Amino acid sequence: MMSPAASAPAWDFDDQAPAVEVAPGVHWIGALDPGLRTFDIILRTANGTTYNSYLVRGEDGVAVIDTVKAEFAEDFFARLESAARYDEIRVIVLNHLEPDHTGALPELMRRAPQAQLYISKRATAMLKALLKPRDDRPLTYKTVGTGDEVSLGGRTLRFLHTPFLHWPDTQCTWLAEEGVLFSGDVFGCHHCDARLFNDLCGDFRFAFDYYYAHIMRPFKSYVVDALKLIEPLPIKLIAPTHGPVLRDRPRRYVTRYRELSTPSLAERIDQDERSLIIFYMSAYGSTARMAEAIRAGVEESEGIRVSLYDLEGGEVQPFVDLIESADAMALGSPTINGDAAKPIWDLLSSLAVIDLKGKLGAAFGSYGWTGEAVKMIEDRLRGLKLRVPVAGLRIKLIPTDEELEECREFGRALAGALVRGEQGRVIDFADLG
Ligand SMILES: Cc1cc2nc3c(=O)[nH]c(=O)nc-3n(C[C@H](O)[C@H](O)[C@H](O)COP(=O)(O)O)c2cc1C
Repeated sequence: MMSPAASAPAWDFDDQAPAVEVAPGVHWIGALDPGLRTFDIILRTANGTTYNSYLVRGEDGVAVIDTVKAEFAEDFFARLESAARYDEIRVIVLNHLEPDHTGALPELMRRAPQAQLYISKRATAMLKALLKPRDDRPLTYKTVGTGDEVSLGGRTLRFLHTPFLHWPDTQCTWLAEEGVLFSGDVFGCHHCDARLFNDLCGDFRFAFDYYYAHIMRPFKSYVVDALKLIEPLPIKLIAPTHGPVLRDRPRRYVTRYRELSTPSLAERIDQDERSLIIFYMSAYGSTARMAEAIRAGVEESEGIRVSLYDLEGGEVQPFVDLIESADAMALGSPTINGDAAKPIWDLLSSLAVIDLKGKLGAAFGSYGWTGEAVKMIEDRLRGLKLRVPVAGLRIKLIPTDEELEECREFGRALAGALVRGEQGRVIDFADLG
């Protein structure tokens, strides 16, 4: 078996090189994609990425855990063939069904028709959508959850139900005899280095944290649930689907996930206090006056910390962390050419990386004649699954004293909803299948 040389440059790798043994009887049979510069449209991949697939050999047969992106199927099959025959494959485990790990699946199923697929229960509908079974081409698979296992003879694969990391159907697979956790995208990162192992790959901490921030962060509460299953395991090696294989001190990556998904001390101290953020744009000062009056209304309630930010001319990115730790946000915009102001949309389109579950939202703004902005913002807030407990407030041109009192009342109503602990609609991911 090839053992990657510590001195080899990251890109100097024979695409047809054989499988790499990562633990006794466990081989990496994945593919390298060093030239990739953008992943899933949203992520920068300055170091490219890898699609890691693994082969586990037992006395009674072989398991393949995840496959690779379709374009890399040739490399994958070449490596697989260097470590096993197709007729030895009894088990194919899919830790989640994202195309970068299932691209080579249909061809693998064709070459190893006797192999049984193991997927999580939530993956059922997706598998059918992916493979489009027909009456003359039925699909057989086994759904598994935490505690279920499959033996390969002297080797046991145990499944851990870890949904939403980062797809609804995600599971992890534990090879007890070798202490290997096949973690799917959990603990993965986009970092391509042919030396494969974390102790040989140089510093990829940025890639690791960046991956977490964009892929796992929206699902922090699910990360915490998964860690409850993962932390007690006597892990010797973590085998993720992207980036380095984590054989050197694997537990520190588990600890890093714990750190990244745990509220800071400051956030915990503030837990008994609710916080509301008001963001606004204003060309002529009317929406700004509304924002200030709303703040005054909120401040009449005790136990709410309220802050006000003018979005003009600034970057919105720094506000994302702030919103993550807030309980509510109110967005104010004048109507400009039938729309809300661009920074409001920039802010709203930056929030996909955080969990907005349970937060309240509200919209307000001044307008001249049609005043579409407020309704558009409200719709977007609802689309992001925030609850909008108080109807949006529009004021025509410059607010009068009576109208400013309406704004204060709007602030009081919002504060009331917060104090009463009215939670936003909880996202029901169950209906995703
Ligand atoms: C360039 C421009 C386009 C506008 N387009 C609209 C519009 O499409 N519909 C509307 O109701 N008001 C429109 N207005 C009017 C503003 O919404 C109105 O002046 C509002 O009071 C401005 O609030 P502000 O003082 O917070 O900037 C427009 C104003 C400007 C300057």
